[in-house]
Amino acid sequence: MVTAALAEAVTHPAAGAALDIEQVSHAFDIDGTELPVLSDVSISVEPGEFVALLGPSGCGKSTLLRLVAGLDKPRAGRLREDESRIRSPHPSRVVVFQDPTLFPWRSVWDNVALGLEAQGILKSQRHRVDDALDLVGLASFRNAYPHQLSGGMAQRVALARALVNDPKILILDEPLGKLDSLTRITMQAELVSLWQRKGFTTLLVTHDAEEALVLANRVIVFSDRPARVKADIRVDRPYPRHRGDPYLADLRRQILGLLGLDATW
Ligand SMILES: Nc1ncnc2c1ncn2[C@@H]1O[C@H](COP(=O)(O)OP(=O)(O)OP(=O)(O)O)[C@@H](O)[C@H]1O
Repeated sequence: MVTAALAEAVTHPAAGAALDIEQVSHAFDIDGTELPVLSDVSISVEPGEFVALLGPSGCGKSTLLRLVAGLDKPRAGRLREDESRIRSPHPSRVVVFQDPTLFPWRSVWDNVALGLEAQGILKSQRHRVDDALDLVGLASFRNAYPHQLSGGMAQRVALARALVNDPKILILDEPLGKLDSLTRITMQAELVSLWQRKGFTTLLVTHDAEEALVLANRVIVFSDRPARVKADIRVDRPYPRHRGDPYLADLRRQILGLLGLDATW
């Protein structure tokens, strides 16, 4: 029998956590067959932490982000933001996906305004659209249309569309995955700078161990599906990080080892 004290210890969120993922398991039903995707995942994220999630392809990372966003409900366990149960999407938790998914018939400004429009507060809060565009360095492109933007610029617009909500938790699902390597490095630096200025809690799914180590102050490595937390690694290095830093190179080797890969450089 579970005592009241033990039940409390198991179910009570970590004090002061911005996000608590508690014993979450999830599965999908595919043609009557159960596909387990997440297995007993517990992660407590402090306010302002930048947490990178790494794991084998298909292990369940995006599924976990969808649960945090409130887009799906877990089969078991709980998710809490600031101690309140996550049951549905909320502007305080916004997702940026790999594909910027801009509306081609709307200008940059109008695309960014979408979040405020959906909440019915655009009229009184128009300055927030300009602020968000300023933050991502696209103020001068406010009247441009998506087809006039490079891939990096389109992704900046997607980021501005998320930031206009002034989120407490920014959820990034491989947002730089489709960019060329130079744009990607530039945007990694911009992301760190944005995060440092705005202080939002960040969850980033990436396939790139180096990206995780340049950006995050914590890296969580998942197992194969169903994803379990295999390692929770603190990256104790100031920003900006240096890609040649031997400390980061050593962590990268450890992470790739956990993923079953041999780091040859
Ligand atoms: N809506 C869904 N219905 C059925 N199965 C799904 C659904 N969404 C995801 N899956 C399955 O769940 C598993 C985990 O998918 P998920 O996208 O979370 O993995 P991932 O770790 O983000 O993958 P990747 O790194 O390749 O993007 C996959 O096998 C996928 O096919």
